[in-house]
Amino acid sequence: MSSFSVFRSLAPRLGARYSSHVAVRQKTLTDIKKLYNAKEPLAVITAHDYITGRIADSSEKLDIILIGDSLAMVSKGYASTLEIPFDDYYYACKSVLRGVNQKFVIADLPFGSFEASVSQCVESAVKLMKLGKIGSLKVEGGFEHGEQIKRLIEIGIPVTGHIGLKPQQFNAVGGYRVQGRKAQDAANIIKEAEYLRDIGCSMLLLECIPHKVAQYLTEKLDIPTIGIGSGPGTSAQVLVQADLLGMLDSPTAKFVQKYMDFHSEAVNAIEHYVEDVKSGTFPNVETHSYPIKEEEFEAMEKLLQQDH
Ligand SMILES: Nc1nc(=O)c2c([nH]1)NC[C@@H]1CN(c3ccc(C(=O)N[C@@H](CCC(=O)O)C(=O)O)cc3)CN21
Ligand SMILES: CC(C)C(=O)C(=O)O
Ligand SMILES: [Mg+2]
Repeated sequence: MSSFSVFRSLAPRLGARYSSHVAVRQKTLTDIKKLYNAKEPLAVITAHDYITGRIADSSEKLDIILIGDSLAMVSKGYASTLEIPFDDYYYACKSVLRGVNQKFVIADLPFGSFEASVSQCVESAVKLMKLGKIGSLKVEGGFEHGEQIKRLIEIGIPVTGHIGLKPQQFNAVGGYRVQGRKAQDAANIIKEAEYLRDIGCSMLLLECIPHKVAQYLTEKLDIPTIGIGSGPGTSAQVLVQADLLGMLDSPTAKFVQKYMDFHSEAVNAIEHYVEDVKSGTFPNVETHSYPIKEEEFEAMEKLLQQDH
């Protein structure tokens, strides 16, 4: 088969939501609730572009993909999640979703797209939901965004709450600090969690709160909790894909477990490639090049001679 026909035969399958061989159905909130009710620990990772979307969607065991606004820092290089324009985040979501066929997807509402009013929030939420494939929107906040969250739920958008450390509000709390270490702060987090559950949030993300507070909350609530930096007592765990794969050469937070050093491996592989180019061992005539028949080459030379 020529390489062109290989591409032609793969293209329809790569783009298809339903493979011709196995019927692939994207996971729904009902599927997630079933796993939660069966007390199955759930695993979540972020995806920030088409490549990381394909990687996450290809893991058989992964339960949920989060399109996190952390993509502002990880994939676009901004110093905080506050800086990314809505449209840039929106295009990144489109890229991720082109690569996702199977997993349940939660997407963040980015900073500046929902705080001003309920109507601003609905407008941003509707834009994202119109992309298809998103099963829940995550709103970073609790009491302060209650009206917005209630309206999204009323119009049929499942909302994931996000309390504890709220990176979109890092300026107000003096940086990326663990939240709820003092009795009053911990009690406020519990009250905020109960409020979000009461107004109808489907799930609740707990970021950087003490392990015992997260476990207490998870046992008290009847909705799944997704923890990051909040210990083993939550219903689900989430990590930023770039953190767990070691894709960046910057230090990570204490809660990160690195499962590979992608950055170093990638740089090593590139050094290897450059060495091969410089030593002339890549490309190889037999395996990496395309031949022309000797008679065609000779005919070409004759044609060129006639032109003179
Ligand atoms: N790559 C990446 N991973 C993330 O998990 C992440 C982002 N980016 N960007 C958005 C937010 C910011 N996050 C962060 C960033 C740093 C810490 C951190 O360094 N925490 C301190 C805790 C200090 C304390 O004791 O209060 C640490 O030492 O781990 C925590 C969460 C989580 N999110
Ligand atoms: C860190 C997780 C919880 C998140 O919200 C993100 O990736 O944006
Ligand atoms: Mg986020």
